[in-house]
Amino acid sequence: MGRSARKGKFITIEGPDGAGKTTQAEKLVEYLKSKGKRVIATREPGGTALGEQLRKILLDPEGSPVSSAEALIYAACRAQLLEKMVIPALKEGFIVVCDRFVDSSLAYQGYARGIGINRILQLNKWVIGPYWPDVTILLDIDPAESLKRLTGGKDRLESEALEFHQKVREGYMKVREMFPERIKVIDASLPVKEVFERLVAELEKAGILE
Ligand SMILES: Nc1ncnc2c1ncn2[C@@H]1O[C@H](COP(=O)(O)OP(=O)(O)O)[C@@H](O)[C@H]1O
Ligand SMILES: Cc1cn([C@H]2C[C@H](O)[C@@H](COP(=O)(O)OP(=O)(O)O)O2)c(=O)[nH]c1=O
Repeated sequence: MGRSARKGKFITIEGPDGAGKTTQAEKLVEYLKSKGKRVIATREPGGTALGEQLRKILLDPEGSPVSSAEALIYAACRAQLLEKMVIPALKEGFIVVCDRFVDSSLAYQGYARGIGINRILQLNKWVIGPYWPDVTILLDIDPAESLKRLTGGKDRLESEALEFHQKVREGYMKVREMFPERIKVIDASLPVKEVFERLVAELEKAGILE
């Protein structure tokens, strides 16, 4: 089932930690439901029983998989999520909203961790096959600002230096240049309501809300 044969739509939301992905994903799900759409919300890493186990390993401050192992674990989460949840939902005609997906691997492992965007892309092409998102919303914000939003417990990734998060942002911009049709950038420093209005406008333009 390629993109044209899909009955549903696949929307992913990306951006650095604290950009507002979870906030916007929740608002989008509510909005779509209020329009009578059938929606499934999920997230990466996680979203399946195996994915949630792997998430614990990945975000454990004590654990430290080497970069290539980390990339493979994220890819394993993705394979499981696609097969168990995303593909069946798309076949049934659901809109799937996923908080993070392949572009996180391209920006974090590919660019910020230095494995190379193209190497991570190769791995993920094999995992994803024809099930690339129809549209991806990239919430762009200076990490100095987004990290300030995060309070409470710090996991291993969130306590990384600001420099790392600046690289993640650069990585996302490079990935955006590679997929200009699919990835829509929104200024995530704006208030929640304005970010959401722009998000809906982008989805309308992309024909997702018809
Ligand atoms: N546009 C915004 N402006 C200010 N604060 C925001 C905005 N969007 C989200 N927040 C707040 O920032 C924090 C992180 O938001 P969250 O949606 O969890 O981000 P992410 O999922 O990208 O890490 C939360 O406390 C949330 O209420
Ligand atoms: C999906 C994915 C996430 N990650 C990282 C990004 C985040 O720091 C972390 C997920 O943590 P999470 O708490 O979901 O993110 P956020 O802080 O944005 O709400 O995993 C990768 O490095 N590669 C990936 O492929």
